[in-house]
Amino acid sequence: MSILTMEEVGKTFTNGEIEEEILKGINLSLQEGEVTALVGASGSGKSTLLTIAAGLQDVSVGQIIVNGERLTGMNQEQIRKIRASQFGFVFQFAHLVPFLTAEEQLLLMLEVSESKLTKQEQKIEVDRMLTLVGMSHRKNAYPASMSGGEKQRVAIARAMIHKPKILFADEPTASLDSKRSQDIMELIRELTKSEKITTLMVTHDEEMLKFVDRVVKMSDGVI
Ligand SMILES: Nc1ncnc2c1ncn2[C@@H]1O[C@H](COP(=O)(O)OP(=O)(O)OP(=O)(O)O)[C@@H](O)[C@H]1O
Repeated sequence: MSILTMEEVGKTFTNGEIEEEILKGINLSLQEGEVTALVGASGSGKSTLLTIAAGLQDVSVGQIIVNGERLTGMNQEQIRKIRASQFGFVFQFAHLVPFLTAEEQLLLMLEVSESKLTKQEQKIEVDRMLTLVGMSHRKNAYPASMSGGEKQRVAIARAMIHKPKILFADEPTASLDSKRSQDIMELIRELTKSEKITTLMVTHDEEMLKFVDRVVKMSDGVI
């Protein structure tokens, strides 16, 4: 089943007098429970495609359909709600809040996504998620005392705590060494399957492609 569909999507940026077509005629359908990797040369449009699919930027032309709803055409508030309830985000760096423990990072995310769970249920869900990413023993730790890999595990748990339909990951392993990168990719793959989500990730690292179901290659703004 397709969770996200891009139909004839194009994106044009205007730099002074010059119009540049960064994405052209993009047709892409993401299937439930699959990890899709976007690869391609620097400047080929990978991050632009990811941010447009996630409703962080508008399309210039074309349509995006998320879970049967047309994202293109919604107002900013409607898009914000979809992002908060249905999307999770992981970036190259974990971007944890420095003064919150691992547990508090996840509780804050539940608050932001307007979770309907009681406080007690929230704590149980946070424990479950921290256990899944192998960080339950570090739930009271602050980011300053975590390794890069540990921070990224917490960032992944935070991106998934509200049970998003889609995880968007922009170079999630780029700040990590080879062993930690493999661990993080295994984790993303396992969670995609066990939590029944759909993952779209950008990567430059060919080593990571063995963990994905599908590779989509971009070149000069086309797939
Ligand atoms: N807001 C913007 N305004 C103007 N040009 C932009 C903007 N965002 C991206 N671009 C241009 O679009 C092109 C594609 O950028 P994008 O970041 O999507 O590529 P990428 O494939 O993710 O590259 P990298 O692998 O280096 O991160 C680049 O030429 C970039 O300069």
